[in-house]
Amino acid sequence: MGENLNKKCSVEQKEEIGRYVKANAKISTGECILLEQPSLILASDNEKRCNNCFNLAQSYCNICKITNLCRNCRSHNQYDCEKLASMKNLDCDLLKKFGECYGIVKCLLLQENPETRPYFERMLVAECYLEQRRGTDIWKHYNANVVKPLMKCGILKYLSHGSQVNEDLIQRLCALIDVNGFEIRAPDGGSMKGVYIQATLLSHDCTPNTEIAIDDKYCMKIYVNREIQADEAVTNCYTNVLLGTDERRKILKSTKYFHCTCKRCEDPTEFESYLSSLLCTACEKGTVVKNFQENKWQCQSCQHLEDTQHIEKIVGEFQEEILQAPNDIYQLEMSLQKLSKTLHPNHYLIVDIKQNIASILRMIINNPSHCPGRNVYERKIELCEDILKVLNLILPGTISRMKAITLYELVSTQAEYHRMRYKENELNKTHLKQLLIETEQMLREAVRMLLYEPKDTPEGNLLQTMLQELKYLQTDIKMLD
Ligand SMILES: C[S@@+](CC[C@H](N)C(=O)[O-])C[C@H]1O[C@@H](n2cnc3c(N)ncnc32)[C@H](O)[C@@H]1O
Repeated sequence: MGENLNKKCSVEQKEEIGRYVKANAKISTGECILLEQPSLILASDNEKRCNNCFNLAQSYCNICKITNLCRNCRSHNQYDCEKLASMKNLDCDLLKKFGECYGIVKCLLLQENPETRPYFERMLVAECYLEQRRGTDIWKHYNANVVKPLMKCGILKYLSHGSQVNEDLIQRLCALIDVNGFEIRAPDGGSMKGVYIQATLLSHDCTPNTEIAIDDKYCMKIYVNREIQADEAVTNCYTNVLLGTDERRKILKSTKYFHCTCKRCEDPTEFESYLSSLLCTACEKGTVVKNFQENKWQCQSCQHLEDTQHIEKIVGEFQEEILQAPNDIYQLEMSLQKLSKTLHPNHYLIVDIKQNIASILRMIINNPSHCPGRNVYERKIELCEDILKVLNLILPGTISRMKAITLYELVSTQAEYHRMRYKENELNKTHLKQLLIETEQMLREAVRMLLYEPKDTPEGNLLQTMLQELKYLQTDIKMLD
């Protein structure tokens, strides 16, 4: 097993967080921390995916009869296939009926195969909160859908460690995958789970100091998004950075079993982004932020206290409204207007709607048959600027994929918009040149933030597009001399 963690890092242990990765020397922006292939790739719950190409597949391997394999693929992992095919009295129908079992079968085969056993053993020592899960709904779910069918299907008698496989071990494996699995992109854009035994050691921070990229062969690259000092923890964000504190904490508690106390979570203003804040109903000027220690929502300006339950209720209702909202620009603009009467302009639900509108506007702009008017460009520029402002506040001083993509969306729209205004004689040559030079500088910044992405990823491809656009822009600017 290749130890490919950057030599400037080591794995340490702390009472509060368990094992984590620490920097032992200064690490520069862009430096790679880890390149790792997954030990396991699993379909997400209730999905069946080909075990070779990972596209959705209902058909099975002709040899072992229980592994999903699409009609275009001929084989999957040779060891797994031969071992499963040798199990003559296996109740394949039961295993097929309870599709979630297959992930655990793969884990057990990882243990069975002498070549991969060390991966299994390392996976087994990861944190998984078995005792907290015992007797809970998730425990009952796995008991019915994984433990019972696995014990009954007859697989255990064919495994050299089969006599040690019991309810606790199977529940442990399910929990290990839940707590330590990474969400990875399937070829069709859907999601799957990947187990990366070294990458999982990074502790969480809501303002992480690394970016994670996964290429089309599922190789994970973790690189540093700002300079890290010696003795700092090397961190990853286990949840969506664009959620508010309560939502991030809720997700971390329910999926990873800890209460996050990072700097961002402890700051009621979330680094002055006000990502979870509301407008004050009393003075109508101030911003209502949550005091997390006292679990109170209070206006920073007039000190008015808002009812916590009421706030949770309206935010919940807005959340539901967004989930149900059709992907229609008119409806989304209406929801935005409605939410803006109650929520801070940077509230994460507002940012979410703005992202949805911006992506519809992108499709309109990119489709020449739509002949978008200037107002479409102006609205998209405005939205991208708003989203970027929030990203810059919550991820200060870092190179970030999200920032790069938003900046690129902004500059590509701006460049078109300036050209349009020039054609309509609203700008003269000198003015257009000046604006394109500013756009070029912003595009360079977006390029700088994507430089460390591996080639075979959507972002790596986007970098190539951006470099092309940079060339066009530079040619345009020269022609304006
Ligand atoms: C993916 S694992 C990380 C490796 C783990 N520490 C271990 O020893 O196996 C996630 C678990 O690490 C701990 N952890 C990670 N980041 C943390 C943080 N910021 N605060 C508290 N616990 C954290 C939690 O127990 C969490 O469930």
